Amino acid sequence: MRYLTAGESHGPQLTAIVEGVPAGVPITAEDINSDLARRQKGHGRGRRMQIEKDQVQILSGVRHGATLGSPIALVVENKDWTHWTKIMGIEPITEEDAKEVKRQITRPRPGHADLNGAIKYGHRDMRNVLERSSARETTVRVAVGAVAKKILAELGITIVGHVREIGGIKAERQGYKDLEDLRKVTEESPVRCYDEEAGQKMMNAIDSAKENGDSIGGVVEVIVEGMPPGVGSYVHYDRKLDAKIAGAVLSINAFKGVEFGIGFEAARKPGSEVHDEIAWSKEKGYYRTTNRLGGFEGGMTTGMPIVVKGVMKPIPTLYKPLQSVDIESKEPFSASIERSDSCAVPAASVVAESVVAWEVANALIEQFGIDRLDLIKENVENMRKYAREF
Ligand SMILES: Cc1cc2nc3c(=O)[nH]c(=O)nc-3n(C[C@H](O)[C@H](O)[C@H](O)COP(=O)(O)O)c2cc1C
Ligand SMILES: C=C(O[C@@H]1CC(C(=O)O)=C[C@@H](OP(=O)(O)O)[C@H]1O)C(=O)O
Repeated sequence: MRYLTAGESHGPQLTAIVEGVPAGVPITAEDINSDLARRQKGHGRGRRMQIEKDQVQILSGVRHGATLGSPIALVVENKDWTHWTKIMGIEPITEEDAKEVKRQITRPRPGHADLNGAIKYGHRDMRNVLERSSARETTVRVAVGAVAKKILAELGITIVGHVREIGGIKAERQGYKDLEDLRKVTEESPVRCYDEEAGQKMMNAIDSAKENGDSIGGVVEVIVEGMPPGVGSYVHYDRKLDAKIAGAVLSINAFKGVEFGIGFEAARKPGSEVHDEIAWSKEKGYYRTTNRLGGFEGGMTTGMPIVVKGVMKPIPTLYKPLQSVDIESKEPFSASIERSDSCAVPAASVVAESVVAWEVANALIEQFGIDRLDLIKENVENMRKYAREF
């Protein structure tokens, strides 16, 4: 499967074309809309989220609630667009408007794509960069992920993204029974965190960062349960599933690090405290007595839950801006202030869930079939049975 997204943050709409989704996957706009709504929530979001009410239109590839096998076109409108028609320059403008509209953004924000993007494309107006580098694009990536999650659900695979840490405040691991419970509890939390006490502290930290004109980042975690073993590859570098997931997580705006299982801690421990011992039982087949490697050995799934964490840096746009240089005058200035989120880690945990769902679904389809969900289901079930008895 593959997909492409298009759309500017303040343009009329965001679009995704998704290709290679097998026929027979049940999907409705409501399935996608519930994930779009999850991405819009979260303590620390800015005013833009009060304007948008993200809803998908499925324009092709689906009939009567099931995929056809043909390309799926997904569209999400930007409600804010109506306030930006002149600035975005699609409509003709009056002479009177021209001065205001032509006002260029010439003060790059440290930490955003403004300066590098402007140099790359030769844009003197950095709006030409920020419109597309904005994480508004993650809206349609979540829509695409919702399609992938429908495939996973059909194959008996569950996935949940949630928040482990914000501004140095960590959620403890206890506090949920299983993934269903984790999903339920985190949906009710304004920071998508299962640890209520830590969640409250996270909210306070977000509020005080906002009051100080600052921003904070954090750590999100995605857990995938129900994968058969042996999905991915030890043969080809570009088919290693852990590497693909890592790349997908790092592709989310503001993500700077990824770890599986105990991750970087592995560098500080002996092998006997890192590798997971192998056991076998009639019901489970082969399993690991621990899951410190987070569900991967040799670029392939072990059958244990995939546990991947991603680090999100603080949002670059600060109401108390950092020093920068005006690209016209070359004089030092405080960077431009755009309306902004002060923390988007909760929203980003939904984006992470979506991009991981895509990579996992894609790997399953590559390995177990291409065109028809019913055949893929059969193949995955056979693999599970084979692996149990192997
Ligand atoms: C859900 C989400 C919301 C974001 N909101 C903002 C924002 O309001 N203001 C901002 O400056 N950056 C925001 N970012 C981060 C920037 O998009 C990101 O830092 C920028 O694209 C530069 O890319 P890089 O940080 O990966 O280098 C957000 C990121 C995500 C995932
Ligand atoms: C619009 C979204 O996030 C945006 C991501 C973003 C950025 O620079 O990444 C900047 C802000 O855009 P605006 O200036 O229009 O308020 C955020 O609101 C969204 O998540 O849907």
